[in-house]
Amino acid sequence: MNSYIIEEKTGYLLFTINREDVRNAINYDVMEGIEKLLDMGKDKAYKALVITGAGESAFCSGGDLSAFHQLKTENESYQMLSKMSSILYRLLTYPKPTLAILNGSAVGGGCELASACDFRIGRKGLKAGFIQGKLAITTGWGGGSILLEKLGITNALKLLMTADLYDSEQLLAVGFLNELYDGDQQQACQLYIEKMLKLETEVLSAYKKMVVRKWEETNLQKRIQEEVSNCAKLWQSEAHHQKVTSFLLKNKKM
Ligand SMILES: CC[C@@H](C(=O)O)C(=O)SCCNC(=O)CCNC(=O)[C@H](O)C(C)(C)COP(=O)(O)OP(=O)(O)OC[C@H]1O[C@@H](n2cnc3c(N)ncnc32)[C@H](O)[C@@H]1OP(=O)(O)O
Repeated sequence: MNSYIIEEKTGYLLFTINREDVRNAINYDVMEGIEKLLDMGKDKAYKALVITGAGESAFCSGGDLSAFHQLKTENESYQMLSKMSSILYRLLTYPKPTLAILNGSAVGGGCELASACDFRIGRKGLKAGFIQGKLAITTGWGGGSILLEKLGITNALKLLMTADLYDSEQLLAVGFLNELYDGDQQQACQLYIEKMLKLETEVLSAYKKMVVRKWEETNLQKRIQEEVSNCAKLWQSEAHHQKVTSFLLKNKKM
């Protein structure tokens, strides 16, 4: 089975992480899929990109802990973190609107992926959180720096420093989610982007350029690189490996 599905919809591309059995965890295949989405999205036929997860349980459970647990050293983890951070920076600065539909829980890197999208809508009742701190690491795909840009500093730091899971109403209140939906996901998506799809691509891109310009001036890319380096240092610690081992043992993956 493919790790992801890219569907051509009228006016936009829909990317689905298709790894329901591992709660749509991101592995190298999914990373390649997002790069493919970003390449395909250049076509004039598409005015927006939408990202979601397969099934009803999870949007994305972050990095694939089984696969990435093989990465032990600072240098090994840096390669992976840096690769994904470049993909997320490309998504963040994409010249067309991007929407994450959180069809279920979003954890760790799943929240980083969602943060890199312009808009996030979530199914009522879901839980999400930047739980990286509980694994003795920080965000490492750039999501921490991105969250600080998207939310007020206090709300962003609260999500990062508590490393807790929050419910959909709380996530709406702090601005992580922009809207909640109940029922049909496709309909919720359509409703959220239909007015944008009526505008000229050039208009949408011009607005995006305004915010990207601000991020360039405030050296966001450099700040993300520092986030990646700091996370890679923490990654090699015994504390991190022990936390991941206990998750994998609990789920009988070791
Ligand atoms: C590496 C990048 C880093 C970053 O820079 O941000 C991160 O992403 S760190 C965060 C990594 N992610 C996690 O720690 C999340 C771990 N998962 C969970 O907490 C929970 O699974 C869930 C997402 C809250 C969903 O809970 P639930 O619905 O109860 O499902 P299960 O826990 O029973 O899981 C089902 C199944 O899926 C496997 N699984 C879940 N998440 C991952 C993952 N991230 N990587 C690999 N596998 C994962 C889990 O082991 C179960 O497998 P089986 O027991 O074989 O069914």
